[in-house]
Amino acid sequence: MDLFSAEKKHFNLPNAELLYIENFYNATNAEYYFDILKKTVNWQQDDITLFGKTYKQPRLTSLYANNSKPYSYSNITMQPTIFTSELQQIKSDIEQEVEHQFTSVLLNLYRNGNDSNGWHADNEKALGKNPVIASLSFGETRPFHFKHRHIKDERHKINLNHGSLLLMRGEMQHYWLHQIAKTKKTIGERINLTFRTIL
Ligand SMILES: O=C(O)CCC(=O)C(=O)O
Ligand SMILES: [Fe+2]
Repeated sequence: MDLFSAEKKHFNLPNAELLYIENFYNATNAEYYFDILKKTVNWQQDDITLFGKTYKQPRLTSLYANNSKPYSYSNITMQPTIFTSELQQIKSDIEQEVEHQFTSVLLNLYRNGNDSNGWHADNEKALGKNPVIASLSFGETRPFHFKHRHIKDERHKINLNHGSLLLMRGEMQHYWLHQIAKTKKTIGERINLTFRTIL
């Protein structure tokens, strides 16, 4: 490992390639990005329909891309905004690290412990067969839970710290589900960015 690169943790899991880089951005840069994204992103709260009932999504979201293709998941269709210069900078930092090009970023703002993201996989057709998904976190640390669809004992969590990068690759979206659970603890805001390639 070279002296200047952050520590990389590879997880040895069936049907998934998972890499966690705790200090992808140092505290100063992470602080800078948290503040600017909080202020400048076009945050919105969509409605989701589950079993015929409509709810407000339990977090704010936004989509940015280098194209104008809409992106749909969980009955929501989002229209992208063109990348801001900060998002473009973050995208190219990540692309250099993971050697993969992304077209889009879906951003999540979890306002407090009551905001969440239920069990799901990022397996929309538009993401292709084995999508590469790069997930960057700023602000409050929240645990990322993930479980195998068929192997009962394969259930884990990683605390996603301020400035960290989590990379999901391989067959992960076919075999695993992930979530950000609600918590009763009094906690602050967290911003998460998931970079994706939308075909
Ligand atoms: O907030 C996170 O860390 C996860 C976000 C996520 O799973 C998603 O947006 O698909
Ligand atoms: Fe996800």
